[in-house]
Amino acid sequence: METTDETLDELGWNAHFAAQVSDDEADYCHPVRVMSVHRGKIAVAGAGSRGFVAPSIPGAAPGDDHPTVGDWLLIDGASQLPLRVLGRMNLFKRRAPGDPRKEQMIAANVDTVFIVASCNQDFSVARLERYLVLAREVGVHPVVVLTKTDLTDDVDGFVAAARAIEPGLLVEPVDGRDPASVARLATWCGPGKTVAFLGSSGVGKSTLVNTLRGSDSIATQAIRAHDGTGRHTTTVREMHRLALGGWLLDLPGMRELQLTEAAGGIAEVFDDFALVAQDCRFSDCSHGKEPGCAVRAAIAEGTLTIERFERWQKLEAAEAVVARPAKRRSR
Ligand SMILES: Nc1nc2c(ncn2[C@@H]2O[C@H](COP(=O)(O)OP(=O)(O)OP(=O)(O)O)[C@@H](O)[C@H]2O)c(=O)[nH]1
Ligand SMILES: [Zn+2]
Repeated sequence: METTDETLDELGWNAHFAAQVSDDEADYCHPVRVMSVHRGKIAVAGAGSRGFVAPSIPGAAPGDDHPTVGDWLLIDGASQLPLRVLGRMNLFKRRAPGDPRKEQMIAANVDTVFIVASCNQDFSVARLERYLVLAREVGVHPVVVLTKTDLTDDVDGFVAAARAIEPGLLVEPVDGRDPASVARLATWCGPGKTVAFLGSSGVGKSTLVNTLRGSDSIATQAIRAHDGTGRHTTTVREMHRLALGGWLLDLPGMRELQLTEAAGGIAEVFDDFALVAQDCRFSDCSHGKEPGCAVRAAIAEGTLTIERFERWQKLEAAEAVVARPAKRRSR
């Protein structure tokens, strides 16, 4: 173990995790956060020290939680072995490429997910909604970041379109290349805060990340890692330090609808529809031609829009397809 001057708070420790450690355990264990996962070992950081521990929990049954990046582990002070993974605030996972029945853990314990879209022809409310459904399903706080504000005369129009998706949704317009502009995101990137980015290719995620990391860009870091060890270690995923003191977790391969089950997320993002649908005469109303359909009535009255209705129906239909095999398996 190498000594550091890091505190648990700076690493993201909070009441959610503290509540899971008994006084007795606190006597012989200490918590560490998983900074990266390598082949055969995991890098961890705790109060005042960093080092490596074994990648598996002794005695864990197959199917038990194994640690992923961002996790908090309890380490036995005497043996230095991990005892258990502390209950997570949230977990990003996806279907394994090549085997849709398997799930892969991507990252745990993210405080804020920045959903990135650009202020140009690529902007799509439907796509933002799908990322929001994912964020709600995972249970992580979303902030929509609209990049490339320098390329439009109508930033307010883009902001208004995004805000209209959900009451109270936070939307921050930025020029991702300009540190003064990206400073709008500072609140979520300070000491102890963990963030992640979602968004389609080319919207400016890497640009934002490099601005938030300051001089310590991911490209620079890759070069340094190479120099330091003389060879590349195979890192699966890691936590990157932000200039303001927070942490960035990569979400490789997370797509809009990489959902295992999204019903809860859809119901949250489309809660206006879910609420009105409770007044449909039939509980299994498809909101098509049935008599007494409250949703069609609300659309006719103009309280709900047909465009949003169609996007909702599309997501519900996609979710039904994804969720069906999973439900059959669990029987
Ligand atoms: N004008 C302008 N260009 C930007 C801004 N943000 C990013 N770009 C440019 O947009 C292009 C794509 O940006 P990236 O940061 O690579 O996008 P990304 O989301 O990381 O894309 P992937 O790596 O494919 O997922 C680059 O040419 C950036 O220089 C911005 O705020 N304003
Ligand atoms: Zn109906």
